[in-house]
Amino acid sequence: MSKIPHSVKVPTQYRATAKILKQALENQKSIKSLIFEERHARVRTLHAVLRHYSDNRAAVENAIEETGLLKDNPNLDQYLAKVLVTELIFGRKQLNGESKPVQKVRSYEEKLQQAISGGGFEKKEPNPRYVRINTNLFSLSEALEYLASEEWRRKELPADVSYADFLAAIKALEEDEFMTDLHVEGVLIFHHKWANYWATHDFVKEKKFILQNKATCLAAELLAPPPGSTVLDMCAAPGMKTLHLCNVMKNKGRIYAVEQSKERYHSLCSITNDAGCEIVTPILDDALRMNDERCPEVEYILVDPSCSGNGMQSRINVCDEQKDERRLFKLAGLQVKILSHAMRAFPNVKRIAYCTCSLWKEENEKVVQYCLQVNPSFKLLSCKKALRNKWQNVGDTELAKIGKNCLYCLPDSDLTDGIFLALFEKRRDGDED
Ligand SMILES: C[S@@+](CC[C@H](N)C(=O)[O-])C[C@H]1O[C@@H](n2cnc3c(N)ncnc32)[C@H](O)[C@@H]1O
Repeated sequence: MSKIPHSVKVPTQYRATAKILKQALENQKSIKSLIFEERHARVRTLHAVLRHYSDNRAAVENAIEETGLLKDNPNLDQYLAKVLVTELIFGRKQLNGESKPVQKVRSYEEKLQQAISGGGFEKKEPNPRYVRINTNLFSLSEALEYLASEEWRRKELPADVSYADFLAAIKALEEDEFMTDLHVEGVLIFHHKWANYWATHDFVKEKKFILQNKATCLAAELLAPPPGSTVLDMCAAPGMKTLHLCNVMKNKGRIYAVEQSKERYHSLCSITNDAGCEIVTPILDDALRMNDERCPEVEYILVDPSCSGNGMQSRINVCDEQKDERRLFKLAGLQVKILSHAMRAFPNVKRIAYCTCSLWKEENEKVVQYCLQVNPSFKLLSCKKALRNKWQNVGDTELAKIGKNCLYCLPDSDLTDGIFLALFEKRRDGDED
C-alpha cells in the first residue's frame, strides 16, 4: 500500500503565537496574561515576535493588504500570516520549516519588502537599555572601572551638550558603547541589543545594578530630598523609586514607604532589603491613613499612585488602545484623594512630586489642576527648569500655569517609557506664583 505523505506541520512556536494574537484581538484579552498561560511554546521567542508586531503593526498590516497575501491565499489563516510576516520582515528575518503557510509567506518576501519600503515604513528600533547604579552597594567609579575592564567604550559628550544632541548620540550608540545620562546621576545607557544581557547579569541579580527606565528615575531626581531628610513614599511597591530616593539621600535620613497590597508590600521589603537600604521603614497600610503621628516630620513626599499605565513601553499593544472613560474617572478620583492627602496631612512638608506612567490628561494635568484649586497653599515648580531647561515635552499649555510646569517623557521623542511628572512646593508667607 502506498503511503500518502502527511503535510508538514506549522512549527508549534508560530501556531502558539498566532493563537495568542487571535485571542488578544478577538476577545480583547491581555497579551501578558495570554503569554503567561502558554504552556507549549518558548515564551521568550513568542514575546519577541509579538513585540515586533506591536512596534510595527501598521507596516505589517499595510504590507499584507498591498501584496494581496490573504486575498490570493484564502486558506491562509490571517493571524498566522501576521506572525509569519512579522518574523520574516522585522524579527529573525527567516522562517523555520517547510509547511505550506511558511512556504507561501516566504514566496512573498520580496513583494512584502517592497510594500514596506514603498509605504515609507521603517523598522521601529526599541529604546535603549537603561541601567542604574545602586550606590548603596556600588559606586559610580567602581561601575565605570568594571565596564572598562569588560571593554565597554564610554561615549563622552561635552558638558554643555544640548538635549537634542544628547538624544542624537543615544540613537547613534555603537553596540560596544555606553553613555551616562544627562539628567540622572548613575544612569547608564546601553544599546537595546543588550537588553537581555543586562536582564540576566550577575550584578543585576546582586542589586549592584538596577534595571530602571530613565523616565521613572526623574521622580526622585526632581524631588531631590537631601541626605538626612525625612521622606514619605505613599505608593511604594515594588520599591524602585524608594530605592532611588535612598540613593539620592546617600542612605542617610528616613524614608517611610507605604504600600497597601500585602503581596506587593513583601516585594517592597525584599527589594529594599537586598539593595542595602538602611533608612527605609516599610509600612503595610493605606496611604490615606498616614499622618504626622504615624510618619513624623515628613518634609518630602512622593505620590506615585496606581494609574492606567498606558505609557509603559513593556506593554505589547496589538490593537489601538481604547480610552476607558469610566476607568480613568475612577483612577483620577483615587489619585486626587492621595495627592490632596499628601498636601494636607503633613505640616512640615516642603515639596511633593506626583507622577504616573499614564499619558492621559485625566490622570495628569487635570489631577494637578484640581488639587491646586483645593489646596492653594501649594504651587507648581517648573520641572523643565529643574532639568536646566534641557527638556522638550511639557504638559498641555492650554491649561494656563499648569501645563508648562509639568513634564512628559514620551517614548518616541525622549527614548524612554511614557511618564508624567509634576513638582509642588509649599508656599511660604507672601509667596507669589
Ligand atoms: C505605580 S505603583 C508604584 C510603583 C513604585 N512607586 C515603584 O517605583 O516601584 C502604585 C502602587 O501604589 C499602591 N497603592 C495604591 N493605592 C494605595 C493606597 N491608598 N495606599 C497605599 N498604597 C497604594 C498599589 O498597590 C501599587 O503597588
